[in-house]
Amino acid sequence: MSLDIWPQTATWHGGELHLGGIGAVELARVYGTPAYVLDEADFTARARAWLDALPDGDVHYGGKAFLCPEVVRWLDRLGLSLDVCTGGELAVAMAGGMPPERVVFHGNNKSPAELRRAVAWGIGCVVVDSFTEISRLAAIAASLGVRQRVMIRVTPGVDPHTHAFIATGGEDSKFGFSLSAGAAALAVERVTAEPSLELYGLHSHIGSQIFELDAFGTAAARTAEFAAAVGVTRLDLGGGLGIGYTPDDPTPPTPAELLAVLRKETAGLRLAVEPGRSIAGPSTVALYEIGTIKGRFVSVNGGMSDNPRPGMYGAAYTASLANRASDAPPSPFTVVGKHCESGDVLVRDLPLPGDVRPGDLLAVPVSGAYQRSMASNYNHVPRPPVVAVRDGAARAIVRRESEEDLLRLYL
Ligand SMILES: Cc1ncc(COP(=O)(O)O)c(C=O)c1O
Ligand SMILES: N[C@@H](CCCC[NH3+])C(=O)O
Repeated sequence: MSLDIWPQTATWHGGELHLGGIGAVELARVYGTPAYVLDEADFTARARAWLDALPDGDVHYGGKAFLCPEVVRWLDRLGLSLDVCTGGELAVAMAGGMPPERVVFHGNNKSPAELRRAVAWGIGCVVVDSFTEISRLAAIAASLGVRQRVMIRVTPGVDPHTHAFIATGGEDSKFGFSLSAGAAALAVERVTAEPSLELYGLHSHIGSQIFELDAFGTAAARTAEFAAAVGVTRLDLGGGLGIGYTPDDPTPPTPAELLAVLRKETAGLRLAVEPGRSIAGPSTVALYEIGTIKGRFVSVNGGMSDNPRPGMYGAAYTASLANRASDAPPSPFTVVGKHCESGDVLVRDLPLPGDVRPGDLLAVPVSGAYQRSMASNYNHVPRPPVVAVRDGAARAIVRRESEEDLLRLYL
């Protein structure tokens, strides 16, 4: 059976896609295209599935997947915590009113200014990632008269079989302290020697878009073994659960299935996890308008600036006509963007009705993670809005960028 990759509330009426009870034609008319349409019920259900899978632990949403103040408010209400990894993400957490004690700060090169802001705000935990950072953070916490909770990011030496660019748990990684080379043990010594730091737990994150539960299990077992050796009782085992992007992808494991594997290796320890993609990714559909058709090339009014993933990772997507039904026999098309690069391809070999024409709407599912958050202004293309839909109502939670927004930067 093929994988259902559309958000929970997606329905089709006479060939028109409806999300959250609103038709694609109406969404395009009101908000324009391209636009990311976020199914709030789908996002919320996926976040709840993680909370249900870990009732006695903490779920930190990985904000890098997609973050804005409204999403921060949803997370707060649902009872999730939040993982941020830059001063910018920290600023969004603050703007959304996240309680500071439920925010965890990651990153391999946090600046002194970022650390100071986080500690002064009362952030719950800083995940330290280098010896430089341990001393830097200790000095900052001491100067603010704070005893800062920290987790130590360890590198468990696991190959998660994902794209090399998004694997982080191997020995040759810029992230973390190696367990096998002894750096993690030294980091524990350094942290415990600092009176302004409290060793709160250990963190590991082996990468993203991972389907193999064994890789998560091995990383958890190695981290738990080290935790026992150094007397730590809390583990944050990161994010990384994979999702399907096309109907041909394998069915991903559920949060409950992943947690069963993690728990088996970590008896007696309090766990946290950091899902990003698996909550945000499937919740959102990118809506484009077709502008030109030339041979097999269907050009839409966005492209690599709103979805860099095909170009960066060779990611495969699918798309469907979203505004009408057609009986025309399908033929394979290549969906391309409007940017000045031949590599600006969104979907390859996509069967679309042979009568596809300019003005048609094209919907790309699974567009909620690492798309708006990695969108650029390449070719001075303003970034699309994010429109949340729920129970027949729609509202922009991120507005469309304008050319004035772009020009405002120039002196
Ligand atoms: C430390 C950390 N936590 C959580 C995540 C979220 O991962 P994902 O979106 O794959 O669930 C990432 C990104 O890979 C990460 O680097
Ligand atoms: N940007 C990557 C994921 C990065 C994970 C962040 N730690 C992707 O789109 O797949």
